[in-house]
Amino acid sequence: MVKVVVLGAAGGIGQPLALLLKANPLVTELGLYDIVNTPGVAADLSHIATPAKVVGYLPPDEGLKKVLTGADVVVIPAGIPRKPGMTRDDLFKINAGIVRDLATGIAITAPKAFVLVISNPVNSTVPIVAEVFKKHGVFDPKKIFGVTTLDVVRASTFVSEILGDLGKAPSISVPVVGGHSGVTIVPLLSQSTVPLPSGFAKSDLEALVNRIQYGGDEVVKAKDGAGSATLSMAYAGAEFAAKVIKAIKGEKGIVAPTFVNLASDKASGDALKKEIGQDLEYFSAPVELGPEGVVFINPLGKLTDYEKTLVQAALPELAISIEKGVSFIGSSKL
Ligand SMILES: NC(=O)C1=CN([C@@H]2O[C@H](COP(=O)(O)OP(=O)(O)OC[C@H]3O[C@@H](n4cnc5c(N)ncnc54)[C@H](O)[C@@H]3O)[C@@H](O)[C@H]2O)C=CC1
Ligand SMILES: O=C([O-])CC(=O)C(=O)O
Repeated sequence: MVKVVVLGAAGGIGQPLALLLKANPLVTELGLYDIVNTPGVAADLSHIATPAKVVGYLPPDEGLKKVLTGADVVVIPAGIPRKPGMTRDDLFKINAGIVRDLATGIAITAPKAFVLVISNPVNSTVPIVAEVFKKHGVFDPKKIFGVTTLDVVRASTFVSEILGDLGKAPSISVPVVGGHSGVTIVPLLSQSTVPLPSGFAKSDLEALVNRIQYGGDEVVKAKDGAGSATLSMAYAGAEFAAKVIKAIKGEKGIVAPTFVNLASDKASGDALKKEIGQDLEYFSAPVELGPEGVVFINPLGKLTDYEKTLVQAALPELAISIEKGVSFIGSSKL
């Protein structure tokens, strides 16, 4: 039995994500919560002939408490998206409070659930969830995750485009490490499972890295004021959630990219801090998952000189964004 809850389930990401989770045969209950429209979304999805029982709640009558009761996995895509000209950090003002309040509900009602944070800015919202859990005395660093899967999905797609064969996209895997915003997104293309063409020019490599780092902006620009990536994010979020669910059910060898607290596995977290040369509290990397959460954080491994400069360039912004999330809760009355 696996109950998955989506907070922000009526939104641009929430609805297609809920659809993909309803289609996952391992999900036995799907709880939907938003400040609007969840009864309708739940009624619609509930007609699909898959195992998950679907329930939808709104804030009145303790909807958050009801939806979270018995949750194994909670996915959070609640919050506002970017418009052209905005950075993800510009969303902090509104989304930090939304994520804090939802995290408070999880800490009270489902403190042992795996929490998958999609709401931006991820580099700050993940520390916000962790700090709320600490204040409630229920913090387990192994179970709080920033969803960075979309960066990895984009890297696979863009590499396959360069190879002129989209059919290869599903088999291409590129580790993307660091965080989820601009320069903090660091693709390690030298470790792609399918290499780039031999003689790939440095300028082309830089353009590819830039496209992966700013893939979100590409969609924000194309949507022209109507929001940011929703469908590709739902796909990526469902892929990450599916791995988490398999790990919970005891499948071995599940590895997924995600932004985690480096105390979640002390030995591998400390080794990663050594590799990057900084005592950061959070970083994204491919992480091995088990029934209790993080088992092992993979090392960055062998990097090119260019990749080393990209990692170093990510660190200052990451440190600032993490601290911003931590101090927001430090100063919040919960
Ligand atoms: N991690 C990632 O890779 C990505 C993250 N995002 C982020 O995901 C978030 C959501 O994006 P969209 O779905 O496009 O936005 P949206 O505006 O379409 O949907 C957000 C939903 O959250 C709901 N909401 C607002 N406050 C709430 C609360 N207190 N409790 C429950 N629900 C609440 C809204 O009613 C709305 O239905 C944004 O912050 C966006 O930046 C978007 C794409 C990729
Ligand atoms: O760009 C945005 O604001 C949404 C996002 O995180 C992404 O698409 O990677």
